[in-house]
This record gives sequence, structure tokens and C-alpha cells, in this order.
Amino acid sequence: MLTQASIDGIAAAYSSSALVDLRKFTRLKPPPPPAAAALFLKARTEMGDPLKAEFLQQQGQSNAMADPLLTENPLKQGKKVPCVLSVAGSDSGGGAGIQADMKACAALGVYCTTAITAVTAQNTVGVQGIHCVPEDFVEQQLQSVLSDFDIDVVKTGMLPSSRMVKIVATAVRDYRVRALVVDPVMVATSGDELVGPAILGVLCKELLPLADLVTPNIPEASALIGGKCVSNIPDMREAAAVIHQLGPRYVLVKGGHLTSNDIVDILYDGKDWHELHSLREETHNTHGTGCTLASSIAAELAKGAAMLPAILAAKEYLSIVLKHSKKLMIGKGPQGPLNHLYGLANLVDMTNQMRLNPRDLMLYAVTDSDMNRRWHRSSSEAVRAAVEGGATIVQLREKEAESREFLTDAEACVEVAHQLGVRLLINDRLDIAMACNADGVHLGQSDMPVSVARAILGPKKIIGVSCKTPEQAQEAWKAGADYIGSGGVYPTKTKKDNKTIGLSGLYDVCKGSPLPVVAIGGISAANVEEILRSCPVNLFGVAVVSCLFDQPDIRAATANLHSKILKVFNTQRAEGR
Ligand SMILES: Cc1ncc(COP(=O)(O)OP(=O)(O)O)c(N)n1
Ligand SMILES: Cc1ncsc1CCOP(=O)(O)O
Ligand SMILES: [Mg+2]
Repeated sequence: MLTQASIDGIAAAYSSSALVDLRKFTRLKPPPPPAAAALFLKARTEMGDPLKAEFLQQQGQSNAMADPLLTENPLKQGKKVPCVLSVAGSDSGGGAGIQADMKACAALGVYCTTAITAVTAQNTVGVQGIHCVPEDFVEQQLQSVLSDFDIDVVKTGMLPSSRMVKIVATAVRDYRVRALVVDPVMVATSGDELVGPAILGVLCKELLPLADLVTPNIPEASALIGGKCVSNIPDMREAAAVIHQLGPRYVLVKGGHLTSNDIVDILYDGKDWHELHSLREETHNTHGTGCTLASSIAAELAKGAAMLPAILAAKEYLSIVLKHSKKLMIGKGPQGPLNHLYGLANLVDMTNQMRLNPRDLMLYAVTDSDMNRRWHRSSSEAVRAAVEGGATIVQLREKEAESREFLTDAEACVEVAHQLGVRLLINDRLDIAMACNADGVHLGQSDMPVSVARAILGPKKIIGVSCKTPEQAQEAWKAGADYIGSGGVYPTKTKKDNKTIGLSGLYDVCKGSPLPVVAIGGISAANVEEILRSCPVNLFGVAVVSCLFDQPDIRAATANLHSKILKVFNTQRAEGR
């Protein structure tokens, strides 16, 4: 057991009086939008943790919603991006250190810069080698990052030499770093030593007094208090008090090394102790949990949370990550990595499951039976050539054909399009679309109402709707459509007596449409650039008939149009639109 005398002794040995107190530079940002905080409170309360919820309510803040899919992502254009600097070692296995920090920050919507202190040869089995980065070069990395980026929080991990610790402390002081989270990494999850006890003195004397938070696990807490045994919660409390005497604003002693299933972390701020409980997850994939927790706390602080909400949110994120890591099979060793970016995989799944990726509207080929007849082509030959030339979606538009002939053609075209990985829609005819298992339909204003078509086709099929006005586009959206075809932009021989809306009409539809828009009518390689440039928002592509299908070489004509569209989109992307 620790005695008051030993606490005082260690505190005296590592007196912090001579150091500049950087805490006065700690500037945490204003609370996030109430909606996010309310969501978080609701989620926490529903999870049966009223104490934490109450605390958050008192704080009136925290954008600390742990699930990145539910949070407003702060990595937005036109806003100051929250920024963390991780000063840590690289893990070649990708599970801990710098790699964990970057993934955790990314998952929480925070930009992560790095200064790499050591390169480890490491995997799920253990640490096979350590190569320390020369101290001067670590210093150079710190200078590069701190002189350029607006860093909100510095988080340190593996600091393998005393000089390295001093260099980091100097940088934190010189650049008036706003907040510092110190994870006093000593031993990897595998039990391999990463940092020797020689750095302890300098760590306690130089870095901890500058820290807003230090996050030792039980062996590290024990090392920080001179090797005293820490084996239960009262010991953890005492250790936290001793470490607090070394100067950090908060101490979080993590209890994962105790065997209980109810993991208790102790947070001490010099006045109050908080017991933070979490359930142990039954998983071997725990490599990098310490780094992940510390960098997640840093990320939450960077977003503006106060310390306790930041820690609660980080713990929440970690426990969700652990749940999503249970079935991960990576590496042959006993400790697998975490699935930090589980939310991204969900996002990818969601994108794959989306009825329509609006980017597929980029070059929308609409077939024409008259033209195919004139050029002696079958519909499926025409579809194949267009898709091979770069068409990103196809619509079969047969105005004259009998149902049976239309269906036979449609079946052949669906087969070709699907072989080549492109969706095929049917113009006007739901019955044909259903019979040939097309990907959906395109409907006009006088065709079947969209809500009826949606009810018939179900949730998986794509529905496009022709609209000349923003009001029509809004109606289509309400009724369950997926995209808007807007035109005719220019007059065309392909659809006679069709009122044109011009570039300004197209602009109005794009501006007022909640759905992605594709322009149609009189579009060719000669005017596609001006059309796309005139509507930089919401116009995802062009739908064309004659400039592809009334041509001697459909493939070449499509490829030519494709390259023109790509040129505009690439420029717009480079300009940040
Ligand atoms: C992509 C796309 N946009 C608009 C139309 C026109 O459809 P509609 O108004 O139903 O006229 P018809 O094509 O049926 O004559 C379209 N087909 N495709
Ligand atoms: C179907 C349709 N809807 C509005 S204009 C049009 C025809 C477009 O054909 P083209 O690309 O040959 O001008
Ligand atoms: Mg129609």
C-alpha cells in the first residue's frame, strides 16, 4: 500500500515548480450544436448510465457522440479542422502507435499529424525490433508540424529516450501547445518492453507537468510511482494522487490489467476521483487499445469537449470498436488489432446498397430504336458499344416496339449492361422493367405517378423522373424518385415539340432539386462543357441520344464525350466544388 510519506517523497523528487505552466494556454472551444449533445445524452441515458448523462448535462457540452456515422463530421470544408499531433512510434503491424492514432482520429473526424519517434518491427505476435528515429529528426518533424498546422492537442506515445522526452517538452513549451495528452507507453500489449525505465525521471520532471492528461495503465502507473505495487482500486486511487502531484491536470489510471469484467478506470483531477466503468469485451483483438484511447481523448478535446466528456466519449468509441473487432481475423498471433474504421466499412456497405450512386449519372446513354434501325444495329449491340466507350448508365427507350419485341430486346440489353457492370433502366414501361429485371425505370410527367411506381417496384429499383421545374423535382423526391432528368436543355430532333428550358431553366432545377440531376436534350461533345460548367451544384451528368447512337462509331463517340465530361469534373474537383 502507498503511504502519504511515499506520495510526498515522490512528489518532492519530481517537483514541477520551475516549469512554465502551459495550462493557461489551454483554450477549449465552445460547445457543439445542441442537437449533437442532446443525441449523445439521449444515447447515454438509454444505455443506462444516468450519472454520466447528468454530468454531461451539467457540462452542457460534448460533441462526443462516439459513433462517427451519427456525428456531424467536423472534417468539413470551410471550417477550422480540429487537429491532433501524435508523437509516437510506428507499428509495422498497423494496430498500435502512430497507425492506431491516425485511424482513431480519422474515425472521430479529426485530422491527425505525426512525429514518428521510433520504427518498430511488430506484429500480432510481438515486437521483433525497434529502431529509434534520431532525436534531431524527431525535433525536425515537430517543428515542421507545429510551425504550420493549427494543432489543438498534442498526444504523446512511445518516447524512447530521455533526450526525446526533453525535445518534446521543449516543443510543447515553445509552440504554446493548447493541450497535451501523455500516454506513458512502456510495454506493448504483447508484454515486450518498448521504453526502458531510464526515461521515467525526465518524463515525470519535464513532460508530466505540462500535461493536461496522463493515461497510465496499471504497470505504467506503478512505474511512475517508483515501482510500488498497484493491484486494486484503492491502489489505483492512490497512484492517481501521486501522479497528479507530478503536475498533470488530470490523471487517468486505466484498470484493464485487473481481472474483473467490470473494468474501472480512475480519473483524478486533484480534487475529485471519478470511477469510470466499462464492461470487458471478450476478444483477443486488443492490440493498440491504450494508444487508441489516448488519441481518441485527444481527438475529442480537439473538437472542443471538456476533459470528462472527452474521456467518456473516447471510452465509448473504444468499446464500440472492440465490439466491432471481435470477429476480425488478422495475423497469426494472440493479440489482433482493432477495427478502428468500422464506421467506414458500414459507409462503404451503405454506398454499395444505395439504389443509385449519383456518379453513375455521369454519361447517361439513352437508346433510340429508329437510329439503331437506320444504322443496322440491334439494341444490345448499341448498348455494348456505348458502355465500352464509357457510358455509366443506360436507358432503353423504345417508342414504337410491340411489347414482346421490346421485352426480348430489353432482356438482351440487361444481360450486356450487367456483364459490363452498368445499370440499365427502361423508359416509361414498368411492366417491361419488371419482366426483364432491369434496374429501374425513367418516367415522364404524364407517365405513371412516381408514388405508384415506387409502390409497385419496391425499394430496390431506381426511378428517374423528367422535370422542367424545381417544384416538379421536389414532388418527385417526395414521391420516392432517385434522380431527375431535366430538359430539353436545347432543341433536338430526337424529341419533337418538347419545350426547352435552356441553361437557366436547368440551373433552377439543379438549385431547387433535392435529388441529383442529369441534363438532357440537344447535348453533344460541342456543348457539354458549357452545360456542366453552368450548373456546378447537383448536376451529375448528361443524358444523350443522337450524339452517341446517330453516329457511325458509337464507341468512339461515347469515348470522346466521356473524356470531355471527365475534364470538367476533374477541374471542378480540383477547384474544390
Ligand atoms: C434521363 C432522361 N431524362 C428525361 C427523359 C424524358 O422522359 P419523358 O419526359 O418521359 O419523355 P420520353 O423519353 O418518354 O419521350 C428521358 N427519357 N431520360
Ligand atoms: C428524351 C428526351 N427528353 C427530353 S429531350 C430528349 C431527347 C434527347 O435526345 P438528344 O440527345 O438526341 O438531343
Ligand atoms: Mg416517358
